[in-house]
Amino acid sequence: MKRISLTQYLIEEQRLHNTIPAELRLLIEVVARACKTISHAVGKGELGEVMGSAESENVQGEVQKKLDIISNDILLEANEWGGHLAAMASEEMETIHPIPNRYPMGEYLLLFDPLDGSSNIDVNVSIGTIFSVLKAADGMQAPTEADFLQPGSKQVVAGYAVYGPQTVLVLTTGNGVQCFTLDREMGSWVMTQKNMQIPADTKEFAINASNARHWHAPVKRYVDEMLAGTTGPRGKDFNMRWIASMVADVHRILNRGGVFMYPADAREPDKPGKLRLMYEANPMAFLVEQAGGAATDGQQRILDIQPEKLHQRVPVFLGSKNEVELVTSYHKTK
Ligand SMILES: O=P(O)(O)OC[C@H]1O[C@](O)(COP(=O)(O)O)[C@@H](O)[C@@H]1O
Ligand SMILES: [Mg+2]
Ligand SMILES: [Mg+2]
Repeated sequence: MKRISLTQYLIEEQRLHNTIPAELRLLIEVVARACKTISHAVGKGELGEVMGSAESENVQGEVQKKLDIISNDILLEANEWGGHLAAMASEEMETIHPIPNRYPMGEYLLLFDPLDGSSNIDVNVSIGTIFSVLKAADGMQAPTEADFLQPGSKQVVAGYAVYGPQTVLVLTTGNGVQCFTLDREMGSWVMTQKNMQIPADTKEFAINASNARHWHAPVKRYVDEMLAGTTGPRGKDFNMRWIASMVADVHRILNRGGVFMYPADAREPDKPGKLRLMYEANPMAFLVEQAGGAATDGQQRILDIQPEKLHQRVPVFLGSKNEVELVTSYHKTK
């Protein structure tokens, strides 16, 4: 199969769909180049002295790993020159990061989780980067946090990189989901999967089962029925996976189906789960829906949620459409 590069794909998409103007293509290529740099840093491991904790906390109250900060800096420096970006927001930064001295103001907003799956960094398990692009409001003056608070349905681009046995970049610009594999010799992103599709049914689920005693009734019912397998109402056996790297779990689901859950639970009643809406749930929901899957917070489409805060958390149920619809229906059954 003749393989094309990321750049060739983006230019072709613009020709066919007029959805990727040159400034957006440039932005995507800058982020993709930053992911290559992050992949290189991750790959050094102990040899690069990038492992372990940074002895600092982020706005989420989480202890930061050195690679969380290194990855965040790589994305900031790569995009600082501005191009057509008005501002950035990151899991690792409390406030937004306006691009200085920009006139005219850039027309895009970039959000990212610079390193997802941080608990796996020191044990050599796949981790990644998640990113999302929104359009800035026309005629926007100095960008504020409020400019970022758009529902996920407004995203123009979403993607993630997985730093695993291969380094892959998975991307949607609204016309399906494509996967690019990093050719380390040439340093280029080469398309290896086109129009990825999630099967509507599955036999595989992903949840952190150590929290089972804290789950609310709909999740408990849904998981118990799967654990009952052929002896229960589902009439089939299920398999379980939990990598504790959302990017790796979602990449598996995009490749072979499955349902991923990070629900709210009774541990902290006013904390709606662990994952963040703006730079984890929204980009993953855009990708999953573009691949024929579904993504809800248990009540509604994640992409329909009107954000109120930049770092707000949200329960996540995503993956094979029929399974997400079933577990969501259990949340509506009184
Ligand atoms: O450790 P837990 O509670 O199983 O949570 C794992 C989840 O937390 C995350 O690591 C959160 O992301 P960060 O690592 O970017 O904070 C997800 O990637 C993963 O799905
Ligand atoms: Mg994350
Ligand atoms: Mg992170």
